[in-house]
Amino acid sequence: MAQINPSILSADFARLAEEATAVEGADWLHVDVMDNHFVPNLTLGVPIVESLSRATETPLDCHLMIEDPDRWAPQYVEAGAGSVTFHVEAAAAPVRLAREIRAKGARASMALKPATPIEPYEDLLPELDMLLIMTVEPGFGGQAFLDIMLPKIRRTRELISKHGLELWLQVDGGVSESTIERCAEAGADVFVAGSAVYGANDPAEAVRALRTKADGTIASAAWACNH
Ligand SMILES: O=C(CO)[C@H](O)[C@H](O)COP(=O)(O)O
Ligand SMILES: [Fe+2]
Repeated sequence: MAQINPSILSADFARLAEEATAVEGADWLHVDVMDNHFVPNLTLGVPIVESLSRATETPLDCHLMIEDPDRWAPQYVEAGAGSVTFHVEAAAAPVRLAREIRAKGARASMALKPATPIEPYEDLLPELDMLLIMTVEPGFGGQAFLDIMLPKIRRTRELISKHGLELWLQVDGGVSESTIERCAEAGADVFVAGSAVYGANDPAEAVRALRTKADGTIASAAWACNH
């Protein structure tokens, strides 16, 4: 079954609590944390995550696009995030960090930028609850989906199956009604969508439409049938 995670990067930051409840049917609320160092953009930090976790029943999926996640990621768990994603390109000790996130009670997730291959990290997969494959260069919402990431999604799904893992495979960037089926067919089961949800007239309806397309594709996808 697909999970649809709207990204509040495309929401109105002055009305975050309202925007969070506008997508009540969503599985998780995706929160993009950017520090203007790891990526050339600046968004929000621990205090806003703390407030948001009190303002919505939907669990928070925090995507940290920051330097030194080894220092900061545990604070996002304490702030109420149910899932914390760090970038492997920024982490000094990804295994220790994943274990610390899990020990503090959240799901541990690791992200790969488009130019980062999955193969060197095969042995780390059992340490993770989710792997995030970026389908745009991180930093901004509203960018075009990178089709060249589809083979990496496919190879990652093969590794997950090979090791018999329950790991979720998330895609983030340019996911819309016109690209979600390609991602699902390749092996993704968790879908982040910013502009496709918050840019729609009815965000909750946009979530339902994305879910219908992803579920339909997963139901007949070879990777899910063999699962
Ligand atoms: O991590 C991100 C950007 O770095 C965002 O989650 C992502 O871009 C969502 O926005 P959109 O669906 O509009 O591409
Ligand atoms: Fe994100």
